[in-house]
Amino acid sequence: FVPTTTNFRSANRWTIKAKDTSFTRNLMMKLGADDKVILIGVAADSGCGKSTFMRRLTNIFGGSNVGPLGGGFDNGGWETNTLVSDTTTVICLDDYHANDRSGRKVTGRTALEAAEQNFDLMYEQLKALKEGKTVAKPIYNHVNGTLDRPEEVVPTPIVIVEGLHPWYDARVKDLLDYTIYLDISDEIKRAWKIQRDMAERGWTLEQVEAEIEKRKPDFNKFVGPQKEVADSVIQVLPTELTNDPEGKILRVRLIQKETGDYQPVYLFDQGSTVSWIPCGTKLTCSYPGIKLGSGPDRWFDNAVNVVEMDGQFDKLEELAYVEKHLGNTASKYDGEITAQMLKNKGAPGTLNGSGLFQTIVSLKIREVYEKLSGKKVDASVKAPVAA
Ligand SMILES: Nc1ncnc2c1ncn2[C@@H]1O[C@H](COP(=O)(O)OP(=O)(O)O)[C@@H](O)[C@H]1O
Ligand SMILES: O=C(COP(=O)(O)O)[C@H](O)[C@H](O)COP(=O)(O)O
Repeated sequence: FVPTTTNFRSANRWTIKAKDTSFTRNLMMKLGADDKVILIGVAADSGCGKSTFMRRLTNIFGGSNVGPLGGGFDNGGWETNTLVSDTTTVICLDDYHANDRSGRKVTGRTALEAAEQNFDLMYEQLKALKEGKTVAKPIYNHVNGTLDRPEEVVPTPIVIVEGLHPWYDARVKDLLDYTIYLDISDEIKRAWKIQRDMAERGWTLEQVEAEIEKRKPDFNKFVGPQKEVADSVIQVLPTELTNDPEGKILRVRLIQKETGDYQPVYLFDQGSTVSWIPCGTKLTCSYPGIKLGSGPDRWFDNAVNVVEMDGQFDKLEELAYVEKHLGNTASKYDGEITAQMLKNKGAPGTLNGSGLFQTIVSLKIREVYEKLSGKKVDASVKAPVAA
């Protein structure tokens, strides 16, 4: 089941027919009795690229065996926010909204308020999944704003929960083995949300702009503070290489705490501060080019290591030249990052640091799973056979 545009109802949702369900479900690696399930949290505001990142990650883990879970309790067409590969399941936490859109009109609260989330059910079901149990998870329909009939979710070795509040509730936070926050600058986030909500959720420009304004206080109160305690942050900022009013060229920073299971990615040599413009005979660059950096930094009260990229590639295959100078990437062979990026070259952000660091973080999640479970996960794109 290779995702195609015809399977997309929106960036967040897949529409499939019942026949795909068994195919998708049969792909999933069956958990052994002693198998450990690790739980990863991905947090960000609405429109920040969580679903886009999760599709890239699911493709990286599952090779071509990727698809929507589907499998609801009826056998008609089925819509789901849940994405699976043979090793991973991605759950959208909007499915734990306490009310549907009409219910929020009654309460007068936005979807970003903590009081609008069913944290008791979220904790109960994520705890069950981590214990290897199957759950009947509700589905939030982003197109018509309703809470749809539940779908059966069977745990895979890696379960990723993405949404507005993955570690807002202390009980859920304690279940998470690793956390990633997507910190997108206001102007870029606004452009992405407008683009998506108009194209895929049927909103008008005026409606999306009004919703963005209405939600700001609740974002600052309930969602944004999670970034201070995340294990890593992918930060997307406007470029510093040139004046770019359209926000098409991105400066992307991977901000990483060092934890027992996570050794930060670096450029050239660990702990040094490096700034590198790789454009030249090995890397083709059109204006304004590419600038990479790496080194120790601070993130709120934490010592961190940052690796960053400003600008974009012209030729993705030349990424292998940059990849050679990255350390601690958790790749299983020289060139795996480039190979995974080429496999997902149609995804948004592929030519800039957002696709690069999402790919690296996906490989690091694989490494965290291997460290915690003692199991191995093969690279889904095999190393080229030496000539
Ligand atoms: N790295 C990126 N570069 C450019 N556009 C992106 C990137 N990531 C996401 N987008 C776009 O931003 C919009 C919102 O992305 P989405 O993944 O739906 O966000 P979320 O799931 O956080 O609400 C979509 O139109 C998507 O194509
Ligand atoms: O903002 C989000 C998160 O979705 P995402 O992160 O995918 O944008 C809410 O789930 C919906 O917007 C609900 O409100 P409504 O359906 O009324 O917009």
